[in-house]
Amino acid sequence: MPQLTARNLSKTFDGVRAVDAVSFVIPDGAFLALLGPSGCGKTTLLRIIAGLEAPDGGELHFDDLAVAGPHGVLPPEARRLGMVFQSYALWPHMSVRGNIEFGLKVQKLPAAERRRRIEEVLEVVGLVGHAERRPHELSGGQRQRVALARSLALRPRLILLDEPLANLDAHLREAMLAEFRRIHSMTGATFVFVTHDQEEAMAVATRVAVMKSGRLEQLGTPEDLYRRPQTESVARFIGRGRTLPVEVLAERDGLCTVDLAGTVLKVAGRAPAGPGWLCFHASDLARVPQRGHLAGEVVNQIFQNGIYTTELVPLGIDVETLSLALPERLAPGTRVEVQLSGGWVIPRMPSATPALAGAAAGGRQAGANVMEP
Ligand SMILES: Nc1ncnc2c1ncn2[C@@H]1O[C@H](COP(=O)(O)OP(=O)(O)OP(=O)(O)O)[C@@H](O)[C@H]1O
Repeated sequence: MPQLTARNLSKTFDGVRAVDAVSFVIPDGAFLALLGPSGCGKTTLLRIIAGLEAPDGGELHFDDLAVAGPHGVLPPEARRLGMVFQSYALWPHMSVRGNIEFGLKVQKLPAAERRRRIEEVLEVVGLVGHAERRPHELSGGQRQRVALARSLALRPRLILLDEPLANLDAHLREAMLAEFRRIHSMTGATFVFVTHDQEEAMAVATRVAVMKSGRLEQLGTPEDLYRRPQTESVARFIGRGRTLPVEVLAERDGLCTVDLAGTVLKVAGRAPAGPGWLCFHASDLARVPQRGHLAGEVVNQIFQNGIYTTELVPLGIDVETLSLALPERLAPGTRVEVQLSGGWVIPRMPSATPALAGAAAGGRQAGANVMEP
């Protein structure tokens, strides 16, 4: 199973930089999610990996093999990969067995080997006993499993999945995510999965590449993205994160001393003295009786899973609402003192002043699960 190495991959369509100088190294056997909003370049990057699109610049290697670069582009059929799309693309007139067998016949595998592989992949995707059914006799999730089985039967070293769960309802999506994880660990193949849903990416992938406007914003484990975002947009995109402007007073050994609207506190992070963003999630905030790191007024509460998800307007800071979990219902306007128990500090680029950040934030839906383009 290959390690994928990209160096400065770029692709432009009619002046639009769909993929812009993307570099990464993905360890073999990884489950990589390409994550980002519509139009950020995920599909184009996947198509470059597949060999369906030639980059204008840069290089792509599967282990030591150059599959795209200045010396040319290897066609998809020479890359030993499997692709699974949201549309399944199954032959409607063929049984599950026939659909899986089709590619094996094209490869001219003997009948006994074809039978062996079909039984093997039906077992892997949990469809033993469904081999003689036609696609219309299967649920959406089962059809997607057939599509995956058809790819796996060819023993590819790389499986590319383009929004494979987009056509399934929320319940089935969750079940299929667990299935994909199980199948990935059984096969050991490298999986690359395109999605715009960060919860899906975080739940299933071992590595997540967050893209924005053709560029790779951050590549890391789900934990890295959640706990150690490198940009403000990643901090806000992942896990309904929030950011507050702070002044970094000093940084030592990964611990920053910051001024948050007049309160000095120490927070993990790496940022030089100067403007910074304090990045955090609702789980980093707790109500205290008095003298918290910040105070806010309750604007709204939603009762969810036994707790009150509470929106607060912070006092003395010109930013959008914050969210925290409380055990009790409070009247709108109640003043709440809040302590910060976690978080992560990153540098703030000079163009994003606190006032501007607040103004921009005012136009967003608080906690929206989207990344601004
Ligand atoms: N064949 C093409 N011709 C012209 N422009 C294209 C082509 N393919 C993609 N683009 C443009 O490149 C940019 C990136 O598109 P891409 O499909 O890679 O994004 P995406 O992140 O996969 O979006 P989505 O989630 O909506 O599928 C977009 O601006 C898109 O309009």
